[in-house]
Amino acid sequence: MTAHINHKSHNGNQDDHPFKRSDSAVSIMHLKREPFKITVIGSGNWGTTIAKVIAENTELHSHIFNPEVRMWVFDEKIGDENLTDIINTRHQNVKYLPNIDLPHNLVADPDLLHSIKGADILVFNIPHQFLPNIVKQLQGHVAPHVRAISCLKGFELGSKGVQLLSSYVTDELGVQCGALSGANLAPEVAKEHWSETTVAYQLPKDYQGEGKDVDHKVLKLLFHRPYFHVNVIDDVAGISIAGALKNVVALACGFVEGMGWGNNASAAIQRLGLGEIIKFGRMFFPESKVETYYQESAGVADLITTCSGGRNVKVATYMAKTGKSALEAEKELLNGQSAQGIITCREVHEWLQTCELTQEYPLFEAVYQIVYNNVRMEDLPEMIEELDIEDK
Ligand SMILES: NC(=O)c1ccc[n+]([C@@H]2O[C@H](COP(=O)([O-])OP(=O)(O)OC[C@H]3O[C@@H](n4cnc5c(N)ncnc54)[C@H](O)[C@@H]3O)[C@@H](O)[C@H]2O)c1
Ligand SMILES: O=P(O)(O)OC[C@H](O)CO
Repeated sequence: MTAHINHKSHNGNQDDHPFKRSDSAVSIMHLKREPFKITVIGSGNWGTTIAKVIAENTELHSHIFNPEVRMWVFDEKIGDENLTDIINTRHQNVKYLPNIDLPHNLVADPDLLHSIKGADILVFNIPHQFLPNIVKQLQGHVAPHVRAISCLKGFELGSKGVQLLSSYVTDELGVQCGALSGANLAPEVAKEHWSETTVAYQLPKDYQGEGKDVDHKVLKLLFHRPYFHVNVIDDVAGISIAGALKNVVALACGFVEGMGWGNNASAAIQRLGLGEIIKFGRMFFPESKVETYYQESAGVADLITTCSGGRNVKVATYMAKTGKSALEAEKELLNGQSAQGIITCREVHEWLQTCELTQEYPLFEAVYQIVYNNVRMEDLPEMIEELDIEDK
């Protein structure tokens, strides 16, 4: 018998593709309330990219979402113009996401409180060091029915110890907050090159029911695009820990790259890094699931992509090649963007020091010592050497 090839699948029309999977399961959703209104808080490289993704979906699913998406902009002058005005007239974020056309239903707003008026879903997407100040301004202005998703990668270190950013948002604003994290270099997603991500969300105690409240189906519809495949799970802690800590590992990979040590060394760093990420999760956030680190885009896939081409690796490579500090490198290379590993490695060090556990995380500690205490990068292999031979 001769194998039959369905030539329809090669004509470029995806609808005819015999293996095309349908999204109809999620699109059949009957809303029993007003369409959800969305605000994205942040307009940097990833903030603008995610706002683009969302605005495409709100227009497509206008029976579920209010098509207009507000994006709060920490406004600044570009020449004589406000960045907000440029985004609203030219529909491009010329500073943080240049040369990418943004949907016209995405409206930039420089007034934080105005931008969240009437919003049902807040999507946080700013460098994590700015979150406390934003949250402080929002306190008392967010209705209890509002739900949130944090796209930030980092931790909050405060009186409660090391905290997930989603938990911090919940504690400070009284709203349920999930997370989005994945192998997602913003410039690639913005160009609509295919990638995957993970969204994690747990239904709150006051969940209003299907069609009335945010749940996994709503979140899939909000974030999933043909070029941006979304898996929705419950493990908020797992994806948040992986997203925060891979930035520290990426700094180490950047040192390796800058020193010219090659691919084997980079792979060794990533192996050790994954081990420390999982250990950190199990030790401090036992609710996180080990399989998340292996199976989800937010786990090992994000580690790989960040260590290959992310901003943290670029900053650390530049440090190795020029001898400049992390902050100098960030300033010179990133045009106002943030390499989150610089702050995260300090937060992790301070937390581990409080717990007297720095020795249990030699890679995280080595990165901290190189970034903040001028320890030599050449000493990295010695600092992370696994000495498991018994001294007899
Ligand atoms: N860029 C990516 O590829 C990417 C991908 C996935 C996740 N993330 C994560 O998303 C988060 C946001 O990253 P990003 O790339 O959108 O930001 P970014 O690194 O582009 O940072 C620039 C943004 O910070 C804003 N900013 C500067 N000073 C501020 C202040 N005082 N208060 C508030 N905002 C201020 C700027 O206006 C600008 O919008 C980070 O935690 C990052 O790790 C980034
Ligand atoms: O460019 P980085 O290093 O901030 O990494 C960006 C994303 O987190 C990759 O998923």
